[in-house]
Amino acid sequence: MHLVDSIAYFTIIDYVIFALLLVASMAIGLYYAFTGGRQRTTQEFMYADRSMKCLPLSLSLMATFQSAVAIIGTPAEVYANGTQYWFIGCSYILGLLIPAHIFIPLFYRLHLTSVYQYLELRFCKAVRICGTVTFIFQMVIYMGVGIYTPALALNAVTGFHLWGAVLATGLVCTLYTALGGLKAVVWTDVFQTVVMFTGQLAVIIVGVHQAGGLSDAWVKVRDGGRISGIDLNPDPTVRHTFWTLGVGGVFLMLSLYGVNQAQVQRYLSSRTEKEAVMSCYMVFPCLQVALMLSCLMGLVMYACYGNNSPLEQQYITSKDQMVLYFVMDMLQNFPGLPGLFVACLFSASLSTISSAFNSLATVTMVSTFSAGFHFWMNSSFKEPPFITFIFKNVVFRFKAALSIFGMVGGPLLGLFCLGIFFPCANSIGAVIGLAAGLVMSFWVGIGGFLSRMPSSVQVLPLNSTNTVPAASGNITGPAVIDAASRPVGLNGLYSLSYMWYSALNSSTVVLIGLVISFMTGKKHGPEELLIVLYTYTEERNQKTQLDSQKPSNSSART
Ligand SMILES: CC(C)(CO)[C@@H](O)C(=O)NCCC(=O)O
Ligand code: NA
Repeated sequence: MHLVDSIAYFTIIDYVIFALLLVASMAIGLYYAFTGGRQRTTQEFMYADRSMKCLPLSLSLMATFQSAVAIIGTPAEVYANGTQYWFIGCSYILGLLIPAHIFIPLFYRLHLTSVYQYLELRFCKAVRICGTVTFIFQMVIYMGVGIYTPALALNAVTGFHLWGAVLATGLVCTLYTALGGLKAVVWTDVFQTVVMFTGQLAVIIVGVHQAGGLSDAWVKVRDGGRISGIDLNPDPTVRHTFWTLGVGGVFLMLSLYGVNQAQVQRYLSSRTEKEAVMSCYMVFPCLQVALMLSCLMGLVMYACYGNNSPLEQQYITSKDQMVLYFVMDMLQNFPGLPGLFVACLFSASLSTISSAFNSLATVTMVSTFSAGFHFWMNSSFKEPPFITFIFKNVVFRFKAALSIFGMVGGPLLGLFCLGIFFPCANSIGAVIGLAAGLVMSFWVGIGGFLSRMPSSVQVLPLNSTNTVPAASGNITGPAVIDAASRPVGLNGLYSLSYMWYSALNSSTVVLIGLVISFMTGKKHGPEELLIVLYTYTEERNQKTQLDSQKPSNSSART
């Protein structure tokens, strides 16, 4: 799968820049392996000695769920359908305020080691195990998507062996994560975020220049109808509207920034609760910059190609290659810049995979080495054609990543909400609620996937007329659902926008959880339980604060 021959391949400078990224990431890992407490305690390895400051944490929080999938997927989406997707930025407000003022204070004061410990304190061990298993499931699938995307990119640009790139990423990532612990993960995230932003910015600047300058570029995207107005269509089956993005997106954000172990671990590693809240606030501008850069790249791509997409000209064979083709096309006279962009893609994914590794290591309390090793082994299996199909299509991957957050993260969010906001909920309700949420999620998610399958395969030739969603709610990305067939009944449920998955599935858990709790009756004063928990942990916090002033000799790293 190579780009056409007219496209310049990597030069030596490009390889050097790309290698520098991997070397620098390794170096940061090694630095934290040999400084500070040398990663000898779980406190340091998992929680960076609870000494992190807000700026690196916020960049790291942003980087965790920003992988190459978003960097390639968002521009492809904006190129095809305009800037409607940008409205997801609205969901960041509540999606970060709620974690900052509800989840962080609770988790921070409970002095948890893993966020799933809350489930044990609030319900029982069984609920914790169910929650943990669900989380592992979510992160492993997500990592698969995240690791595959930049490998595919490198393969397209350089012909570098696909699974070789997957293994190289896995290996580098595993090493620095295992050696340097959370400190290394956070500081590589910071470095990788800088590389990510620089790479995107470079492409945008060169692209605007090629399109004839800012004002020309603006006129082209405006006349091409790529600047979308706010779409207030209340129909929940329309993929991207203000409601699906701005409201459905809040639930997506809550599942990621409120209750996901990778993020909670970062909040918990802050020096103070205030600093944790601040870092959550700081994620807002960081996420907005990331969103802006990827949307701008889509617009610049449109300004350069208009409706003569390289796909239509058959220079490339899938939407997947759109951004890469654009990058190679624009940057071929700038040696080093293609390398910078590939480094940008790998940065985005390394920062995601390392966070996932570290959080998985924490919840399972097995070493990162073994988590990495298992993943590495799994990823070297030959994948079935079905999976290849999903992975090879970027629009699918983009949707897949966000769908996983909603399908598996959503029920988890529901489980936590059930515990936090409903004192009357009991353990049986929690377990059955979670199960119901997962069933609902896979029913709707897979049902939706299958019912859209035929139309998703076909590639829609871009026509020269305005295809902005506002004018045509039936445009669903690359696939067009027949305008006449407004889905009814089960099909209506199946065509629910994937942006609502998190909201639907978390509500299912809460509702079913409450019903079962009422049915199974007698609760042992759970209202008091939280108060007891608070007082208990207040005392323990004071004790640990005293303890931490003494030199620690807690258990060795697992
Ligand atoms: C999850 C959000 C929406 C958070 O802003 C964004 O980072 C995104 O679109 N992520 C896609 C998945 C990924 O890049 O791995
Ligand atoms: Na990332």
